[in-house]
Amino acid sequence: MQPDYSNTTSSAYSTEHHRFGQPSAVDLWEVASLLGFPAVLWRLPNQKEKHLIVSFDEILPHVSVDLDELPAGFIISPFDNITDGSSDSTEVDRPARTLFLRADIQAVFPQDNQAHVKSTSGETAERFWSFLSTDANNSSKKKSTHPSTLTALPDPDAQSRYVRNVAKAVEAMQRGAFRKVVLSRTKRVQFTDAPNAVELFDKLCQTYPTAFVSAVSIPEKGQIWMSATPERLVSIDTDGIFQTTSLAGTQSALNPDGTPKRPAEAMWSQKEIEEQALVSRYIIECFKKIRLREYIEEGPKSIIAGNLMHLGTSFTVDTQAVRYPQLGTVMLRLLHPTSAVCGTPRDVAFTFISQHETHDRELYSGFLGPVNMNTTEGSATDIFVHIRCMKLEGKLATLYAGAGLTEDSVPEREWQETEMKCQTLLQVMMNDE
Ligand SMILES: C=C(O[C@H]1C=CC=C(C(=O)O)[C@@H]1O)C(=O)O
Repeated sequence: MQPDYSNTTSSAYSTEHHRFGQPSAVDLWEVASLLGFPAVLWRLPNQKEKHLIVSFDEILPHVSVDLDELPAGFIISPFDNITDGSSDSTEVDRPARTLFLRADIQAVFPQDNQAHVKSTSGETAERFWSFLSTDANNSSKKKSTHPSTLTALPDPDAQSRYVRNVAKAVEAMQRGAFRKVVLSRTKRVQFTDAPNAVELFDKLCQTYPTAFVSAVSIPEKGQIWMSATPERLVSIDTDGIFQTTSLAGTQSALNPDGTPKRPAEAMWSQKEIEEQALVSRYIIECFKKIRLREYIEEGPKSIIAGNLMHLGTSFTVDTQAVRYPQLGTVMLRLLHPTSAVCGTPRDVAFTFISQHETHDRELYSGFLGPVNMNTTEGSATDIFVHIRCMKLEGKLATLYAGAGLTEDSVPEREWQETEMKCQTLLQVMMNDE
């Protein structure tokens, strides 16, 4: 059952907070965290505007993703959230696992203009805004006074464990058990002081202008998840244009001499071409399941993702032209987890991952993004695959990275690939020191 959001219509918003002036993202984030409210900051690819939501649900509701039902907010789902895509399965078969941050406070920060802030009214909102008025003077000046240093926590067996698992996967694929699997690993680093999530978020936005950058604070778990992901899972724009992408195959975006590679000249091996084609094939199979043929496929082409380059294909559908308004919800349920984070066939790869990875992926390789956000042109949804991410728990950061394996994988090279993927966030955190 979906939680009741009847109190969250836009008419419930008040402008009362204007009494307290223009709050900054830092003010709103800090007050949310002091009061134990979940909050999220995000910036869409190739955009300047930053967005923030504070939810007054101290314990976040679990929802089954129905984009037609959910009010404006932000969803974040764990990897382990497989549905069969059919609408007749019950919640007992398919417990809702996606966390929903309702937009009780919603702020947009255009680059050079004043912030636009909306808030629901009521007792909790009143408490939030009065707290902000007393705390704002302090919190906005709360800047880290001395740089925090970063130390990698030793895990001497990590590489051999990973390489052994890759070798097992390759052996299973060579005897035909499955065609592709994505095996992941973690890397833990410790800060001397808990890092400032808003400062880190801003740095990620600057460093990765084409990524979807986010910071999600979940106080009930004591976690902040941060990411700069290049992979769009499902988006529906204000004109009803649906988009998804298949991303796979990885190489450094730099030449050995440190100069940037030209995407059009990047060379890809047969293994990488096949690895990415399997993701595209998976998406096309999802379209086939719903008998949808009217999609536009563009690619594959080389795509820069920060320090890395991938092969990417985009798929676009005009949901109005095909009269399929629920396409976003249907495809999201069918697509997750794609072959970019799980494998082919999906269920066999999922079982292999469950049996061989020794860490819980939690929210890594799930999906996240704003849903039904009202803009001047209409409502839009932008959901991304949660990769190039880390979990912050106070001073401890756990980075997650995976590599797509086929029967042609070389275990040591796959380890190196996960190291490069960890660098996406590490590089930015190290510059912070
Ligand atoms: C699973 C991850 O990346 C996926 C997306 C692009 C390229 C990938 C690869 O080359 O293996 C992965 O499929 C990750 O970054 O943890």
